[in-house]
Amino acid sequence: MIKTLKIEPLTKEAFAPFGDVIESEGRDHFMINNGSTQRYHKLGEVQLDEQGQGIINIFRAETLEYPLQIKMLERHPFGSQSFVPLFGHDFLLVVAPVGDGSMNIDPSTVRAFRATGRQGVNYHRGVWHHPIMALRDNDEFLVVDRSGPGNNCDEFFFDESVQLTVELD
Ligand SMILES: NC(=O)N[C@@H](O)C(=O)O
Ligand code: NI
Repeated sequence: MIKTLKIEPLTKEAFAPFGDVIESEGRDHFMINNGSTQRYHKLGEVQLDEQGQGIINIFRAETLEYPLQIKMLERHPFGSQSFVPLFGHDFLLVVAPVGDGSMNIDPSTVRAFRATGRQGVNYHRGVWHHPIMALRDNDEFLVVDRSGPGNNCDEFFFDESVQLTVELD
């Protein structure tokens, strides 16, 4: 399969098969702190296995070279992983559904999204995704994911006959 992935705008609905969109725009909230603060409650859930611990990290990422060939995707079987941009820059996502749980990805299910700098994502457990795709050098992301025993990062490399490309406008 040779395909240039269409980069879709990130919306709650479109991203639902892969996880949550963390944003305030257009989302419900309620007032707290004596009316001084709007709480956008439970935009996503931290998913963990019984032995896992939720941890908070910062990823400082370099941009990748585009057009980019998507040679691999990874997944975290024991927990979710969220990325929230700290500097307000757009970033890209390439994902594929959990599938049947096997170490295999149907390349026709791979999708690309562009997040605005005011959107974050929370990949659900086992959702295939490309490592962070920053669009600005040394961009930083707040990352909430799982620490604990076991290998929590499976990598799947596409066959050489599969050429999935992401290119910027
Ligand atoms: N390996 C690691 O911590 N980073 C990846 O999980 C990623 O999604 O960027
Ligand atoms: Ni990851």
